[in-house]
Amino acid sequence: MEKTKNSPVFKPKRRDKNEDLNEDADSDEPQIKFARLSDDQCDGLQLELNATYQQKDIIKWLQTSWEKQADAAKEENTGAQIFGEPFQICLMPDLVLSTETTKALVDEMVNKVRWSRKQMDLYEFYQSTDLSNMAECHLLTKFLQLLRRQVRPWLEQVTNLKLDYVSASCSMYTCGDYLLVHDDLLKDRQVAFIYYLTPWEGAEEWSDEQGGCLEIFSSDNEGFPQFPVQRKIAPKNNQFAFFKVGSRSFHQVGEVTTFDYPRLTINGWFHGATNDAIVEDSLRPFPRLNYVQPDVNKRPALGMLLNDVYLKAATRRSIQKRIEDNSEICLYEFFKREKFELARSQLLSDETLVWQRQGPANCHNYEVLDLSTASKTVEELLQLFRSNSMFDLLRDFTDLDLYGADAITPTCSVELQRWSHGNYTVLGDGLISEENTLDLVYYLNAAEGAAVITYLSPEAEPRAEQINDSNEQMVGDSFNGGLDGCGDKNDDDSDVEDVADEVDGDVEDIETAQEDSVLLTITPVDNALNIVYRCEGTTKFTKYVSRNTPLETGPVFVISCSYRE
Ligand SMILES: O=C(O)CCC(=O)C(=O)O
Ligand SMILES: [Fe+2]
Repeated sequence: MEKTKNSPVFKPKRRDKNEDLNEDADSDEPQIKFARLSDDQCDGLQLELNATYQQKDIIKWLQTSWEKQADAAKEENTGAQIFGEPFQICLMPDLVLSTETTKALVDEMVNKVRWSRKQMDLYEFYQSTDLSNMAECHLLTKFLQLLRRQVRPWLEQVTNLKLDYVSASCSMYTCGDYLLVHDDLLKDRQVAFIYYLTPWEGAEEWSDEQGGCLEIFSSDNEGFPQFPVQRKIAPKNNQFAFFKVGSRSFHQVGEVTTFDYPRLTINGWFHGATNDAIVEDSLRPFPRLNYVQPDVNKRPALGMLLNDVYLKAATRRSIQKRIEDNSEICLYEFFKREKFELARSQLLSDETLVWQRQGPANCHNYEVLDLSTASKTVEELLQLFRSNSMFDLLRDFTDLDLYGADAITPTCSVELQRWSHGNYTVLGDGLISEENTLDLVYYLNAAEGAAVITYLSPEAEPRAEQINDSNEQMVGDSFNGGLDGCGDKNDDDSDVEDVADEVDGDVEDIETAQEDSVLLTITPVDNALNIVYRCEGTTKFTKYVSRNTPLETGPVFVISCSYRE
């Protein structure tokens, strides 16, 4: 991760226990100048809901506008805004009166909070444990009290919902971090909230270039979120946002694109009645791949396309052995070089090829070629993957009944994908195999870190449990033990001093449960054919392509095929 000169904070990293904390003092590396407040100073700070929000007429206005679900309404005294579409959202600027408090909260987050890296198909960011589990963070604990004692009853009045309790944690998104489309719908969550902390001079309200907006999606008739984003809410210091959780409350955190500041929030949910009924109702199966029979009319000559080595019987035997033992293989230089080069240059320059963005937004976001527009070498390669010749070759490679007398109903799906910044697939987007499947993945114009595919074992914890439930699960968890000894560093530190050039809060390892379930990661290599035999229940996703991934030679193309006996 690159750092820029002005970055006050950048990605926290593990610090070796013996590392000299002042090592970088003389370097030109960025320094964050947050006064470290003592516990006494924190104890003196008041954390009260801005009194204007407590005025009867303001509450009345908010109640009425919330209930009306009007398209957009603004309250002039406070600047509060309410949107009814695509679901009910309210923005409250200046939640607390003193901006000093927001600086002190950030100070505590930077210096005391122990961060855990959250990394999965749907997100990459840092998260703290639940605020109720952070006695050493006095101000954050006070913030939790504010949520419990003042905000919860106030929200009940405004929304007319019964809210029983609140769960909250801190989140930090550094450059390249994101949280993809989800609805927050889980168990008894009624209202989601986010409190934004960006108390940096000149960057109190973020612009589009800095990224990190809360992005709101509308949904189609079937209840799937659809592109483009309907509304963007930029991080703004001391602003509190809340929305009603429902089966269509689709939102995401856009990738943070600034190296200068982290995106810091306190966020969570107010809980009440259980959502069981709407959860049931909102279970829509993700779109599935379309399988077709082999094209018996075409029998392209493999000798014209493939690298000669893959036509030899001895090579085929060793490929079969390797797949039998390992369930996967990567065949480098699969096509003849000149075929590969022709296909790549056509993909990069042929304007007659028509690309279509594939949604829904909560499943995937990449472009696929409209196969009817394929021509020349691109068409030749695509035809090959659907042809009897390919089914025949794959039978030789794998001993699967894909061809010949024992093949009953062999089928395949073939897709040519185009991958650029911001593209992704998430788990469960119709890619959980219902039966054993042979996947082929072939890259053109490959770039490091773009269109990387991860396979996960059937035992992997369901994604929803990992993501949506993370805060609740972490309450009382022992994972907050911190890195040996490092966690005590700030506790007795009452001096006001400059903070070192990185976040001092501890960073936990990436949760190992996620890592353990990874079966295979496919690294993009030009003209390499990856073959993966996956069992029923195995699932996969193609990782979000962050804007930090260099795509200097243009987008990455992937021919992605699946075959079944
Ligand atoms: O930080 C935000 O703006 C939204 C966060 C969010 O959607 C979540 O944590 O579920
Ligand atoms: Fe959310």
